[in-house]
Amino acid sequence: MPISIPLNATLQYSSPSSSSSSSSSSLVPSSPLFSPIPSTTVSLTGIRQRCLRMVTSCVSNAQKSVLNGATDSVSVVGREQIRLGLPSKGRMAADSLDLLKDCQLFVKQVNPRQYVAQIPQLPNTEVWFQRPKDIVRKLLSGDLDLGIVGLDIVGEFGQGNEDLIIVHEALNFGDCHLSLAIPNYGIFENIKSLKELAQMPQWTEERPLRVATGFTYLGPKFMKDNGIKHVTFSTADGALEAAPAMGIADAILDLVSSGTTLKENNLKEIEGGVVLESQAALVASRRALTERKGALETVHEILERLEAHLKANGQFTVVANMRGTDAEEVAERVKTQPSLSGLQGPTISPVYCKRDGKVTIEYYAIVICVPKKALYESVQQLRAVGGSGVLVSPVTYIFDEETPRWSQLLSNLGL
Ligand SMILES: Nc1ncnc2c1ncn2[C@@H]1O[C@H](COP(=O)(O)OP(=O)(O)OP(=O)(O)O)[C@@H](O)[C@H]1O
Ligand SMILES: O=P(O)(O)OC[C@H]1O[C@H](OP(=O)(O)OP(=O)(O)O)[C@H](O)[C@@H]1O
Ligand SMILES: [Mg+2]
Repeated sequence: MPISIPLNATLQYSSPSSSSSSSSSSLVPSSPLFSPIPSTTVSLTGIRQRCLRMVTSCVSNAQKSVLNGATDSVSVVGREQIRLGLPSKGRMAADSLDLLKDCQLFVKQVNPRQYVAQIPQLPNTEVWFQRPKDIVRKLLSGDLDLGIVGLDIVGEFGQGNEDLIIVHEALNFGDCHLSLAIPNYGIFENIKSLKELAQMPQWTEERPLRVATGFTYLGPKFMKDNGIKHVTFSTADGALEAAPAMGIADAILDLVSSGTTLKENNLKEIEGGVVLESQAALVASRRALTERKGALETVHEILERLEAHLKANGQFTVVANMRGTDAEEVAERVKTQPSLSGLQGPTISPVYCKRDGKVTIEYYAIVICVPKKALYESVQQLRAVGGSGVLVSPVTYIFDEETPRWSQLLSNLGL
């Protein structure tokens, strides 16, 4: 599902520097480690323009920026190969390669410092290893056609640009959420929700709520969307959870997965404070899909392989024998149980046994796919209708006739 974040919002914030003139007890000057976003009036437009400048700076001379959906110019001709961007390092890197491997797409990277690689199964595609944020920037600039990155990075660096299309939004790794967190002590001890935080009398134009975040687009946008006026942002590259205890910020807006880092730094999440849920996604450039030869076919193949693997990943095949007079009678019995319908319905086939030298049918084999979560429940239901000798095995791939995400993609592209 495409993420849609409007680009035209504008928002004014009190400057970080104005806060240092206040006499509020929790005020501490900014530290060089947590640099305030450098402008006296932070506006979304300003942040966006800075991001646009960053994006355009990495666009090659032959190409121009196409941010804001302008279609005037990025050339998609000039190269034959489709380019897939994968995270070059960090926690998404190995998982991306593992996922492709599970889809029988083997990325041949001779050594980890080599930033380009091939996938023999996709001869028209080359892999480029990049930092996740650069994958998004390069999709926008036309230097990559496809990429695997977290939805958080798509939101932050894609900023709702319509040229970015989310082809698969749930690749089942890199789960985390972007969330606002506040100290669980002092003036915040009894604050449990964003509403309560916003209503605290401490925040004024002169002394705004100070939030440390690496998400300098999504952070201000979230605050604006929630009507929080007196807020200012500072940014840093990591270990943001230290900011409140150091007196540099009142709150942080950062990724959370296990919650351990928050807990270890005496911080807590609050109701209404989740900006977005994230996991790894397959993202594409709209222009590449519509204009680059072979790109749509390649994304179709990658999508099919991903869907077949991911769908199978959550399922077991269950085989059981059931005594019965005929297949329909067995089917009737099986259908009385809610968890035994399988993907399309149970497959029921005769089991041929030899009795007194004659081949007879007394048993029927039932084959169904069941969600892993519902395995035990399904086995109990099978037993309840006379199933015995239950065999359970993993499913490697489930290829549907056509994946719903493919139809969605075509309709999104207007095809
Ligand atoms: N606990 C988590 N913290 C941060 N990111 C996570 C977490 N769990 C999953 N992710 C996903 O992994 C992506 C990459 O995170 P990672 O920490 O590897 O890189 P980074 O923070 O951008 O860079 P670095 O930490 O090297 O400066 C995130 O954008 C997010 O989508
Ligand atoms: O909820 P948890 O499981 O504790 O994970 C959350 C932490 O992980 C990330 O930091 P990372 O490890 O990437 O370090 P960084 O701050 O240097 O990026 C994120 O920025 C949080 O600090
Ligand atoms: Mg990190």
